[in-house]
Amino acid sequence: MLELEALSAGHGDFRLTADWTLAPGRIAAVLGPSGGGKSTLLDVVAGFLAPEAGRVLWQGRDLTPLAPGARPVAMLFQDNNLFPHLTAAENVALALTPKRRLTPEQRERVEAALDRVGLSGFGARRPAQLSGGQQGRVALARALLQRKPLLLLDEPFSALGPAQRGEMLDLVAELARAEGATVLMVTHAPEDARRVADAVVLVAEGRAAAPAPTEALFANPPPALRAYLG
Ligand SMILES: Nc1ncnc2c1ncn2[C@@H]1O[C@H](COP(=O)(O)OP(=O)(O)OP(=O)(O)O)[C@@H](O)[C@H]1O
Repeated sequence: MLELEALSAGHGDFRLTADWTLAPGRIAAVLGPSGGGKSTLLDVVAGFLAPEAGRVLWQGRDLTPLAPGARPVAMLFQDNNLFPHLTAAENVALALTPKRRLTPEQRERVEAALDRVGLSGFGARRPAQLSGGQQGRVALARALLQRKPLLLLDEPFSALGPAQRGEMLDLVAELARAEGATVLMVTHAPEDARRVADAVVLVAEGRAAAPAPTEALFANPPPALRAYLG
């Protein structure tokens, strides 16, 4: 279970509070107006931003004092953060080791990860030789290979067209469910939430609301969601 306990964090005058839990294995979309604090929320869970008050816990363990790399968290950003001079396979392998030379077992795991995101045979290509969607798949393979129970996505597919984005979301949901990963996914698109998310965390007016079941929330949107949907 992910637990945000009386959390308060922010930048300058901006404050975001959160006080809720998310059950393991759930996929939650993080939705709300621009500047509302969605990235701030993810940054606190990932450990890039320290809260001023409160704690972040995973399965009862306090993550708050831990550096990002020591947390059970994998993250996927919009620009994918692929290294342009490395091949797809080498980019994925960074999840396992900083060394360029892999053991046969590591090479096998990289191949398997590329296979799972539909990129078998693409391992030798550099990012520039891949489409945007394929680059997203490489980044996803790398995130999955980290085998962290919490997966944070900050608008990772917003540069893709609607069909490709839908495909990537389905792939994330399928793989996350297969791994039992718990997902927090920032998106601007309500249809993304309805497509794959069990729950929605509405972030507005300085508050990240508790995850609410997706369909029930859209069937009867609270004022903050109604304002956001327009
Ligand atoms: N590094 C920073 N320094 C100062 N203020 C910041 C910083 N990062 C974010 N902010 C401010 O914090 C608030 C929340 O920003 P945040 O990026 O979390 O919002 P968001 O909901 O992710 O927005 P968007 O949908 O536009 O990406 C905004 O008012 C923003 O200007």
